[in-house]
Amino acid sequence: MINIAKIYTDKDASLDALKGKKIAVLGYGNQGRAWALNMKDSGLNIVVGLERQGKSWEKATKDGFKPVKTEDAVKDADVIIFLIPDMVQRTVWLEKVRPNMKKGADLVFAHGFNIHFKMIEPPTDSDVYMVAPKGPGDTVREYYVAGGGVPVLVATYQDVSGKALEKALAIAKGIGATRSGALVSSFKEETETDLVGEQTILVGGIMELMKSAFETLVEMGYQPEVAYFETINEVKMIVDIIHSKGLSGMLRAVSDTAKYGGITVGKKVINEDVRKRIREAAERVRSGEFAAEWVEEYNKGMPVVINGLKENDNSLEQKVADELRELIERGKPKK
Ligand SMILES: NC(=O)C1=CN([C@@H]2O[C@H](COP(=O)(O)OP(=O)(O)OC[C@H]3O[C@@H](n4cnc5c(N)ncnc54)[C@H](O)[C@@H]3O)[C@@H](O)[C@H]2O)C=CC1
Ligand SMILES: CC(=O)[C@](C)(O)C(=O)O
Ligand SMILES: [Mg+2]
Ligand SMILES: [Mg+2]
Repeated sequence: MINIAKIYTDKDASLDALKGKKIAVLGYGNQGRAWALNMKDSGLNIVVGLERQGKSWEKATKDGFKPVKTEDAVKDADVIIFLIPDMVQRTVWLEKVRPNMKKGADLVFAHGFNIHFKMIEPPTDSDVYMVAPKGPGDTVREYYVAGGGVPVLVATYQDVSGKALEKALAIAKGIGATRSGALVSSFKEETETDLVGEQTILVGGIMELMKSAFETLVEMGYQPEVAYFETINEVKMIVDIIHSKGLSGMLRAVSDTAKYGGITVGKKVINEDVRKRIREAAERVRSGEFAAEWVEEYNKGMPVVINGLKENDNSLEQKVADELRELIERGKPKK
């Protein structure tokens, strides 16, 4: 038997702990926009804080907010939520938040990176907690609007008031997550598993596996469009079945031929070597080696990230994706 984790849903969570409090959402990007809109629609009191006027400022204004500068947003905020990129959080904390925040205001994160790797050292009189969506920001908004929610991990790092978990759950409810479920984790567990997940499967693994299969088929002379349908486009449909029915459900939904081929060949492609390398990646995350390397890359102006984006922009996969987009969109179920 596995241990069943404690999961909080709507009936266990209340907005009361945050009702009427001033909540500063710093950042209006992937997660910031979704959280600010969802929490506002849930009846919470939100102010959006941004570095300066620009794209995010315009977007927030268009969505009905009156954004203010970070230092003004945090001034009388009871709760300060960091939804700006992980690599800018330390500087914004040191220069804008710490000097201007109300004594004892709550510090909230959507990912534990800066706390876990000690890039932000919070004052001892603040509650520090986390609500980490296990999904992209656009999905957090999309599911909420449609009456659902993306699950989250909640965790407390400092619980001065004794109410940190209650407040984390209030935010989880505010963004719609407890319609699904909030699972109690820790800053360490969330940070490490999130990094390992995005490196080895969600972002890195799936991308490289798709590229390997696509490019191999093209090299062997098959049409790029046919290779794209098979190795990239259909992944969504298979993953959708896994998402609702699990791996067994997926196996039952494909042909016996696919079951046999998948069960036998899958293990040869994704073999013990791959497991060993996933373990290595996880150890590098755990030891802090990855975090140090990423800080260095960020400080150099992200040359590797920029180059990786450029390579993908110019790839055959992307050209075919652009070519087939209209066809693919045309076929999607109409809402
Ligand atoms: N992208 C996602 O869907 C997920 C993100 N997270 C976490 O959420 C947090 C935010 O990530 P994203 O939403 O991807 O961020 P993002 O990259 O979309 O954030 C952009 C926003 O930050 C603002 N910003 C950038 N530099 C700034 C600065 N120096 N001062 C003030 N504002 C600045 C931009 O104006 C923009 O509004 C991170 O901790 C991330 O790990 C957690 C789960 C999923
Ligand atoms: C979307 C998400 O959860 C990620 C992949 O962990 C992230 O964007 O950092
Ligand atoms: Mg994640
Ligand atoms: Mg992440």
